[in-house]
Amino acid sequence: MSTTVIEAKGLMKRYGSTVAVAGIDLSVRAGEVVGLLGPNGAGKTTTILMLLGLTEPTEGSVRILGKDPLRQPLEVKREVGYLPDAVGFYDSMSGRENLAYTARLAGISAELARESIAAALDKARLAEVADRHVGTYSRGMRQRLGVAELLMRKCSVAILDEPTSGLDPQSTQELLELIQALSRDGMTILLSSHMLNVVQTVCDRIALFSNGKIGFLGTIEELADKIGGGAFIIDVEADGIDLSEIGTSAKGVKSIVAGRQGHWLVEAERDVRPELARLVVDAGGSLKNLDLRRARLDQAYNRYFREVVHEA
Ligand SMILES: Nc1ncnc2c1ncn2[C@@H]1O[C@H](COP(=O)(O)OP(=O)(O)OP(=O)(O)O)[C@@H](O)[C@H]1O
Repeated sequence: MSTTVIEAKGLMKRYGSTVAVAGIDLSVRAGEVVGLLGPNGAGKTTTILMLLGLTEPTEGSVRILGKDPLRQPLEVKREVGYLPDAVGFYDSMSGRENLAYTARLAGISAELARESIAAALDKARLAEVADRHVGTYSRGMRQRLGVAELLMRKCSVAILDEPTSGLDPQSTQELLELIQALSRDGMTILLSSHMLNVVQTVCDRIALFSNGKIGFLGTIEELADKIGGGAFIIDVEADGIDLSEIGTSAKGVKSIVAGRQGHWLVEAERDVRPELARLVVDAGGSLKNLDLRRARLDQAYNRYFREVVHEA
């Protein structure tokens, strides 16, 4: 049975007359990577701050690793790592010295810290620059140092708030690979981001925030299905037939869009490749390619906010 690591019930936050978070239920299992998405001001950061115990909820409750972050802040802080969009480090100290300083504050013995710091810097691919002042680091290196800190502290949960914002494509990719490595090691991760391709690559489930609520929580396939699109996208290349005419008879096909000559994009609620292949061959065509792709988060996200939220 999987363990619930993060559990929020009826979370609400008001700032005067502004309702930042309007009643959120969220449950995250051990080892899951969950993406928090939604437009600016939808309530993602406020939710994160409440999960961490950095802001007190107006209503509702939070349990993280079974603990209440407001009542047991030190225990929660020890096991839960937080990476904001810009991590604060001492510029005049090296990466290694910054981690040693944090380790000392966390009560980790110098000897133990030395080894874990070296391993964490290595994993974050910062070993070569570890003894340079952080003031000389690029934004991407700083963010990776932030992740190295979570590794050094052996956090079992990481909450990352827009960790790739302001990073160039290469630094984004490097940070992404690091986050995937954390997940492979079993870390439970909450990741807020506006970069849909980043979320698509690393997240098992997504929570779509709008107006302080979670309007959707599930997999990208479930989102595609909910908004009436297909969870399965199939690229078809064939000669001698018109798939737009013959393909719709396959059960489960939602739409067929013709592309370049001899190319079609089929949206379906299940993997209909065998049926499509049979239809093409039976109609006397020759099949050149059948490629299954995952539903695209950017398309599903845009459709969700345009059609579902807009019409609500
Ligand atoms: N300290 C505060 N005082 C007053 N209002 C606040 C405060 N913090 C957040 N808000 C308001 O609460 C709402 C939710 O903000 P929040 O930062 O949680 O959104 P977000 O989804 O994280 O947005 P972004 O994608 O821009 O980071 C916004 O309307 C914001 O202006």
